[in-house]
Amino acid sequence: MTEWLTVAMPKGRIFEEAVELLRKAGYQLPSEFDDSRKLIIDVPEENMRFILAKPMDVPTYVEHGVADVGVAGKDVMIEEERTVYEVLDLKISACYMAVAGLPGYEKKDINPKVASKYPNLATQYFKEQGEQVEIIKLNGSIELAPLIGLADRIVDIVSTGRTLKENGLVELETIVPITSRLIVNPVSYRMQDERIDQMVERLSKVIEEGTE
Ligand SMILES: Nc1ncnc2c1ncn2[C@@H]1O[C@H](COP(=O)(O)OP(=O)(O)OP(=O)(O)O)[C@@H](O)[C@H]1O
Ligand SMILES: O=P(O)(O)OC[C@H]1O[C@H](OP(=O)(O)OP(=O)(O)O)[C@H](O)[C@@H]1O
Repeated sequence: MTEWLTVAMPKGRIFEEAVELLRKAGYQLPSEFDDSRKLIIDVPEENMRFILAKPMDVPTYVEHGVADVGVAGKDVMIEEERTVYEVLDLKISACYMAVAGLPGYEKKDINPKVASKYPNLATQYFKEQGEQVEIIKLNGSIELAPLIGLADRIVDIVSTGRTLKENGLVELETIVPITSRLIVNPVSYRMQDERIDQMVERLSKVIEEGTE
């Protein structure tokens, strides 16, 4: 009998696109995926169980082995630094990480402050740039910080650029492009290598077709 494969899916923005990709790859996902508050969805026809987690938590479930595979944004992978394999760029939910601030911003030497939902990523970036900054961790509405004087700059995701524009902020530096990735627990990869390789192959084919 084929073993069950547990997949950690990020709720929110990425979910719909990830479900669409899996369906195109031939996985028969029931209508519960389109309209449900369930956090665990079993698909016995595929011998698969899906768990629906907060995007930032997906690598944690995969690292601990309670999910064999998962879908996570590159932003989350950089921020969380979990011990998991990143096996495929799914090329969905594309956006990028940037530094932004008020127009005309000039670097301050004394006590520069940067607000972000991604303190590790931001710390890593400014270290690479050789700039010492104080990182202030926020959980959302990051664009508010420079407007209200909490920080001079922010490190945040930009997609359409609308949030920056509507709040009178400008992009100062681009840090890294972001897409969602398929990630795998190292032990699961040893135990279910054929199954996971097949999943990667099926998804790769759909991604290639989409970029042709
Ligand atoms: N404009 C965007 N803003 C934020 N994340 C985006 C955007 N576009 C794509 N993404 C991707 O979606 C993921 C975040 O999804 P979502 O916004 O649903 O979750 P979240 O912000 O972590 O959740 P919550 O707002 O409930 O805390 C990111 O990790 C990133 O990879
Ligand atoms: O370039 P845009 O298309 O405007 O998208 C970028 C915005 O979207 C995200 O915020 P989200 O909507 O997740 O709200 P949050 O501030 O509560 O995280 C992100 O943090 C930016 O604020």
